[in-house]
Amino acid sequence: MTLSLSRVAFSRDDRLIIDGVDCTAPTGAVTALVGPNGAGKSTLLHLIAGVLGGEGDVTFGPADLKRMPRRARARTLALVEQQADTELDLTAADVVALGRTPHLGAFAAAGPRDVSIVRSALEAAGVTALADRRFRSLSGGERQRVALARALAQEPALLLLDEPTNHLDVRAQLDTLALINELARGGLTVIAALHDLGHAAAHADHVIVLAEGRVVAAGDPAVVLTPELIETVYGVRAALVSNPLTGRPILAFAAALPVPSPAPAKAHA
Ligand SMILES: Nc1ncnc2c1ncn2[C@@H]1O[C@H](COP(=O)(O)OP(=O)(O)OP(=O)(O)O)[C@@H](O)[C@H]1O
Repeated sequence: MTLSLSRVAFSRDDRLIIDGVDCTAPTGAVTALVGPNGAGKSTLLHLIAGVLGGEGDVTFGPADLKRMPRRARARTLALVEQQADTELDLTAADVVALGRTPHLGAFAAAGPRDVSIVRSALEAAGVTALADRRFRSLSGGERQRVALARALAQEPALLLLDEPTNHLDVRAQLDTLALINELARGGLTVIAALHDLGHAAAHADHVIVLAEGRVVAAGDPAVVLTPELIETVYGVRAALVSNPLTGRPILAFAAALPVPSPAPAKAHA
Protein backbone atom coordinates (compact mmCIF):
# COMPACT_ATOMS: atom_id res chain seq x y z
CA MET A 1 0.00 0.00 0.00
CA THR A 2 1.11 3.51 -0.67
CA LEU A 3 2.06 5.80 2.19
CA SER A 4 0.81 9.37 1.71
CA LEU A 5 1.63 12.46 3.72
CA SER A 6 -0.39 15.60 3.32
CA ARG A 7 0.41 18.97 4.92
CA VAL A 8 2.46 17.28 7.66
CA ALA A 9 3.98 19.81 10.03
CA PHE A 10 5.74 19.66 13.40
CA SER A 11 7.23 22.31 15.67
CA ARG A 12 9.56 22.10 18.63
CA ASP A 13 10.30 25.02 20.93
CA ASP A 14 8.33 27.30 18.55
CA ARG A 15 10.57 26.24 15.66
CA LEU A 16 8.96 24.66 12.61
CA ILE A 17 11.01 21.49 12.01
CA ILE A 18 8.70 19.86 9.47
CA ASP A 19 7.07 22.50 7.34
CA GLY A 20 4.07 21.29 5.34
CA VAL A 21 5.34 18.03 3.84
CA ASP A 22 3.35 16.41 1.01
CA CYS A 23 4.86 13.20 -0.33
CA THR A 24 4.19 9.56 -1.10
CA ALA A 25 6.13 6.32 -0.77
CA PRO A 26 4.90 3.75 -3.28
CA THR A 27 4.12 0.18 -2.39
CA GLY A 28 6.59 -2.52 -3.38
CA ALA A 29 9.39 0.02 -3.60
CA VAL A 30 12.31 1.34 -1.59
CA THR A 31 11.97 5.07 -0.98
CA ALA A 32 15.13 6.87 0.12
CA LEU A 33 14.68 9.90 2.36
CA VAL A 34 17.73 12.11 1.92
CA GLY A 35 18.77 15.57 3.01
CA PRO A 36 21.49 17.35 4.98
CA ASN A 37 22.01 16.98 8.74
CA GLY A 38 19.09 18.51 10.59
CA ALA A 39 16.80 18.51 7.51
CA GLY A 40 14.16 16.63 9.52
CA LYS A 41 14.50 13.05 8.23
CA SER A 42 14.34 11.33 11.65
CA THR A 43 11.53 13.65 12.76
CA LEU A 44 9.52 12.78 9.64
CA LEU A 45 10.00 9.04 10.27
CA HIS A 46 8.86 9.55 13.88
CA LEU A 47 5.77 11.42 12.67
CA ILE A 48 4.91 8.59 10.24
CA ALA A 49 5.45 5.99 12.98
CA GLY A 50 3.27 7.93 15.42
CA VAL A 51 6.13 8.31 17.92
CA LEU A 52 5.53 12.06 17.51
CA GLY A 53 2.17 13.66 16.85
CA GLY A 54 2.11 16.56 14.43
CA GLU A 55 -0.29 18.27 12.08
CA GLY A 56 -1.54 16.98 8.73
CA ASP A 57 -2.59 13.57 7.42
CA VAL A 58 -0.62 10.33 7.29
CA THR A 59 -2.39 7.52 5.44
CA PHE A 60 -1.30 4.04 4.45
CA GLY A 61 -3.62 2.73 1.74
CA PRO A 62 -7.11 3.37 3.13
CA ALA A 63 -5.89 3.49 6.76
CA ASP A 64 -5.43 6.70 8.71
CA LEU A 65 -2.20 5.96 10.61
CA LYS A 66 -2.66 8.83 13.05
CA ARG A 67 -5.99 7.48 14.26
CA MET A 68 -5.04 3.81 14.19
CA PRO A 69 -4.95 2.20 17.68
CA ARG A 70 -1.41 1.64 18.95
CA ARG A 71 -1.47 -2.14 18.73
CA ALA A 72 -2.90 -2.18 15.20
CA ARG A 73 -0.23 0.34 14.21
CA ALA A 74 2.49 -1.92 15.65
CA ARG A 75 1.16 -4.74 13.45
CA THR A 76 1.21 -2.45 10.42
CA LEU A 77 4.54 -0.66 10.67
CA ALA A 78 7.98 -1.09 12.18
CA LEU A 79 10.54 1.63 12.82
CA VAL A 80 14.26 0.85 13.11
CA GLU A 81 15.94 3.74 14.88
CA GLN A 82 19.51 4.94 14.36
CA GLN A 83 20.74 3.79 17.77
CA ALA A 84 19.25 0.46 18.73
CA ASP A 85 19.28 0.16 22.51
CA THR A 86 17.51 -1.56 25.36
CA GLU A 87 17.49 -1.11 29.12
CA LEU A 88 16.88 -4.82 29.57
CA ASP A 89 19.48 -7.56 29.80
CA LEU A 90 18.27 -9.58 26.81
CA THR A 91 19.84 -11.88 24.26
CA ALA A 92 19.68 -10.89 20.59
CA ALA A 93 17.03 -13.60 20.06
CA ASP A 94 14.93 -12.13 22.92
CA VAL A 95 15.15 -8.69 21.32
CA VAL A 96 13.98 -10.09 17.97
CA ALA A 97 11.19 -12.01 19.72
CA LEU A 98 9.90 -8.68 21.09
CA GLY A 99 8.87 -7.97 17.49
CA ARG A 100 6.13 -10.58 17.91
CA THR A 101 4.51 -8.76 20.87
CA PRO A 102 1.87 -6.88 18.81
CA HIS A 103 0.75 -10.20 17.30
CA LEU A 104 0.34 -12.09 20.59
CA GLY A 105 -2.91 -12.10 22.53
CA ALA A 106 -2.89 -10.63 26.06
CA PHE A 107 -0.76 -12.90 28.30
CA ALA A 108 -0.34 -15.37 25.41
CA ALA A 109 3.03 -17.04 25.06
CA ALA A 110 4.81 -17.23 21.72
CA GLY A 111 3.73 -20.28 19.70
CA PRO A 112 5.67 -22.39 17.18
CA ARG A 113 4.75 -19.99 14.36
CA ASP A 114 6.25 -17.07 16.33
CA VAL A 115 9.40 -19.07 17.03
CA SER A 116 9.74 -19.87 13.34
CA ILE A 117 9.20 -16.20 12.32
CA VAL A 118 11.89 -15.09 14.81
CA ARG A 119 14.29 -17.69 13.40
CA SER A 120 13.62 -16.53 9.82
CA ALA A 121 14.07 -12.88 10.81
CA LEU A 122 17.44 -13.63 12.43
CA GLU A 123 18.48 -15.49 9.30
CA ALA A 124 17.28 -12.79 6.86
CA ALA A 125 19.24 -10.12 8.75
CA GLY A 126 22.32 -12.39 8.87
CA VAL A 127 22.48 -12.52 12.68
CA THR A 128 21.63 -16.15 13.49
CA ALA A 129 25.14 -16.62 14.92
CA LEU A 130 24.49 -13.79 17.39
CA ALA A 131 21.16 -15.17 18.67
CA ASP A 132 22.45 -16.17 22.13
CA ARG A 133 24.73 -13.17 22.69
CA ARG A 134 23.69 -10.48 25.19
CA PHE A 135 22.32 -7.63 23.07
CA ARG A 136 24.26 -5.04 25.08
CA SER A 137 27.54 -6.82 24.33
CA LEU A 138 27.08 -6.42 20.55
CA SER A 139 28.88 -3.89 18.36
CA GLY A 140 26.97 -0.98 16.81
CA GLY A 141 26.68 -2.75 13.45
CA GLU A 142 25.60 -6.03 15.05
CA ARG A 143 22.94 -4.22 17.08
CA GLN A 144 21.72 -2.47 13.96
CA ARG A 145 21.19 -5.77 12.16
CA VAL A 146 19.48 -7.33 15.19
CA ALA A 147 17.17 -4.28 15.31
CA LEU A 148 16.33 -4.89 11.65
CA ALA A 149 15.61 -8.57 12.45
CA ARG A 150 13.27 -7.45 15.23
CA ALA A 151 11.43 -5.20 12.75
CA LEU A 152 11.13 -8.13 10.32
CA ALA A 153 9.70 -10.33 13.11
CA GLN A 154 6.98 -7.70 13.46
CA GLU A 155 5.89 -8.64 9.89
CA PRO A 156 5.07 -5.04 9.00
CA ALA A 157 3.58 -3.86 5.71
CA LEU A 158 5.42 -0.55 6.16
CA LEU A 159 9.09 -0.57 7.16
CA LEU A 160 10.72 2.67 8.32
CA LEU A 161 14.50 2.66 8.60
CA ASP A 162 16.59 5.49 10.04
CA GLU A 163 20.10 5.23 8.58
CA PRO A 164 20.05 1.42 8.28
CA THR A 165 23.62 1.24 6.97
CA ASN A 166 25.45 3.80 9.10
CA HIS A 167 27.26 1.34 11.41
CA LEU A 168 27.77 -1.38 8.84
CA ASP A 169 30.86 -2.58 7.03
CA VAL A 170 30.72 -2.52 3.23
CA ARG A 171 29.53 -6.12 2.89
CA ALA A 172 26.84 -5.67 5.53
CA GLN A 173 25.73 -2.43 3.83
CA LEU A 174 25.24 -4.19 0.50
CA ASP A 175 23.50 -7.15 2.19
CA THR A 176 21.11 -4.80 4.00
CA LEU A 177 20.34 -2.82 0.84
CA ALA A 178 19.73 -6.09 -1.04
CA LEU A 179 17.49 -7.34 1.78
CA ILE A 180 15.33 -4.21 1.86
CA ASN A 181 15.00 -4.36 -1.93
CA GLU A 182 13.92 -8.00 -1.68
CA LEU A 183 11.37 -7.06 1.01
CA ALA A 184 10.02 -4.31 -1.24
CA ARG A 185 9.72 -6.74 -4.16
CA GLY A 186 7.72 -8.95 -1.81
CA GLY A 187 5.17 -6.12 -1.44
CA LEU A 188 6.42 -4.06 1.52
CA THR A 189 6.55 -0.30 1.46
CA VAL A 190 10.03 0.66 2.63
CA ILE A 191 11.30 4.14 3.54
CA ALA A 192 14.94 4.50 4.51
CA ALA A 193 16.60 7.72 5.64
CA LEU A 194 20.02 7.53 3.98
CA HIS A 195 23.05 9.79 4.17
CA ASP A 196 24.82 8.01 1.38
CA LEU A 197 23.43 9.55 -1.81
CA GLY A 198 25.23 6.83 -3.78
CA HIS A 199 23.10 4.23 -1.99
CA ALA A 200 19.98 6.25 -2.77
CA ALA A 201 21.00 6.54 -6.45
CA ALA A 202 21.86 2.86 -6.86
CA HIS A 203 19.46 1.05 -4.53
CA ALA A 204 16.25 3.09 -4.21
CA ASP A 205 13.27 3.19 -6.56
CA HIS A 206 12.03 6.55 -5.33
CA VAL A 207 13.69 9.42 -3.50
CA ILE A 208 12.41 12.25 -1.35
CA VAL A 209 14.83 15.14 -0.81
CA LEU A 210 14.23 17.08 2.38
CA ALA A 211 15.88 20.39 3.27
CA GLU A 212 14.96 22.57 6.24
CA GLY A 213 11.82 20.53 6.85
CA ARG A 214 10.47 20.85 3.31
CA VAL A 215 10.38 18.51 0.32
CA VAL A 216 12.54 20.13 -2.34
CA ALA A 217 12.34 17.28 -4.86
CA ALA A 218 10.88 13.78 -5.16
CA GLY A 219 10.70 11.04 -7.76
CA ASP A 220 12.93 8.63 -9.64
CA PRO A 221 16.49 8.92 -8.20
CA ALA A 222 17.94 8.92 -11.74
CA VAL A 223 15.90 12.03 -12.52
CA VAL A 224 16.00 13.76 -9.12
CA LEU A 225 19.61 13.29 -7.93
CA THR A 226 21.27 15.58 -10.43
CA PRO A 227 24.60 17.30 -9.75
CA GLU A 228 22.71 20.62 -9.80
CA LEU A 229 20.24 19.52 -7.11
CA ILE A 230 23.04 18.08 -4.95
CA GLU A 231 25.03 21.29 -5.23
CA THR A 232 22.00 23.39 -4.30
CA VAL A 233 20.96 21.22 -1.34
CA TYR A 234 24.35 20.13 0.04
CA GLY A 235 26.72 22.79 -1.28
CA VAL A 236 29.12 20.27 -2.85
CA ARG A 237 30.04 19.47 -6.44
CA ALA A 238 28.85 16.09 -7.64
CA ALA A 239 29.21 13.96 -10.76
CA LEU A 240 27.33 10.82 -11.74
CA VAL A 241 29.54 8.03 -13.03
CA SER A 242 28.90 4.39 -13.76
CA ASN A 243 30.11 1.75 -11.28
CA PRO A 244 32.52 -0.36 -13.37
CA LEU A 245 31.52 -3.49 -11.42
CA THR A 246 27.74 -3.21 -11.62
CA GLY A 247 26.96 -0.56 -14.24
CA ARG A 248 24.81 1.19 -11.62
CA PRO A 249 25.18 4.92 -10.98
CA ILE A 250 27.65 6.12 -8.39
CA LEU A 251 28.20 9.66 -7.26
CA ALA A 252 31.56 11.36 -6.94
CA PHE A 253 31.88 14.46 -4.78
CA ALA A 254 34.24 17.38 -4.40
CA ALA A 255 34.13 20.42 -2.18
CA ALA A 256 32.25 23.31 -3.74
CA LEU A 257 34.45 25.84 -5.47
CA PRO A 258 34.98 28.84 -3.21
CA VAL A 259 32.93 31.83 -4.26
CA PRO A 260 35.46 34.33 -5.63
CA SER A 261 35.66 37.40 -3.42
CA PRO A 262 35.32 40.69 -5.24
CA ALA A 263 38.66 42.09 -6.41
CA PRO A 264 39.87 44.82 -4.06
CA ALA A 265 39.45 48.29 -5.47
CA LYS A 266 42.72 49.58 -6.82
CA ALA A 267 44.23 52.37 -4.80
CA HIS A 268 44.96 55.44 -6.83
CA ALA A 269 48.39 56.86 -6.24
N1 LIG B 1 14.41 16.92 20.96
C1 LIG B 1 14.65 17.97 20.18
N2 LIG B 1 14.57 19.23 20.68
C2 LIG B 1 14.82 20.31 19.89
N3 LIG B 1 15.14 20.24 18.58
C3 LIG B 1 15.22 19.02 18.05
C4 LIG B 1 14.99 17.81 18.79
N4 LIG B 1 15.14 16.77 17.96
C5 LIG B 1 15.47 17.27 16.76
N5 LIG B 1 15.52 18.62 16.82
C6 LIG B 1 15.87 19.52 15.70
O1 LIG B 1 15.02 19.24 14.61
C7 LIG B 1 15.72 19.37 13.39
C8 LIG B 1 15.56 18.09 12.58
O2 LIG B 1 16.21 17.04 13.27
P1 LIG B 1 16.22 15.56 12.70
O3 LIG B 1 16.94 14.71 13.68
O4 LIG B 1 14.86 15.18 12.29
O5 LIG B 1 17.11 15.77 11.37
P2 LIG B 1 17.82 14.69 10.45
O6 LIG B 1 17.56 15.11 9.05
O7 LIG B 1 17.38 13.32 10.84
O8 LIG B 1 19.33 14.92 10.82
P3 LIG B 1 20.63 13.94 10.79
O9 LIG B 1 20.93 13.72 9.33
O10 LIG B 1 21.68 14.79 11.44
O11 LIG B 1 20.29 12.69 11.53
C9 LIG B 1 17.17 19.69 13.74
O12 LIG B 1 17.39 21.08 13.60
C10 LIG B 1 17.28 19.26 15.19
O13 LIG B 1 18.23 20.04 15.86
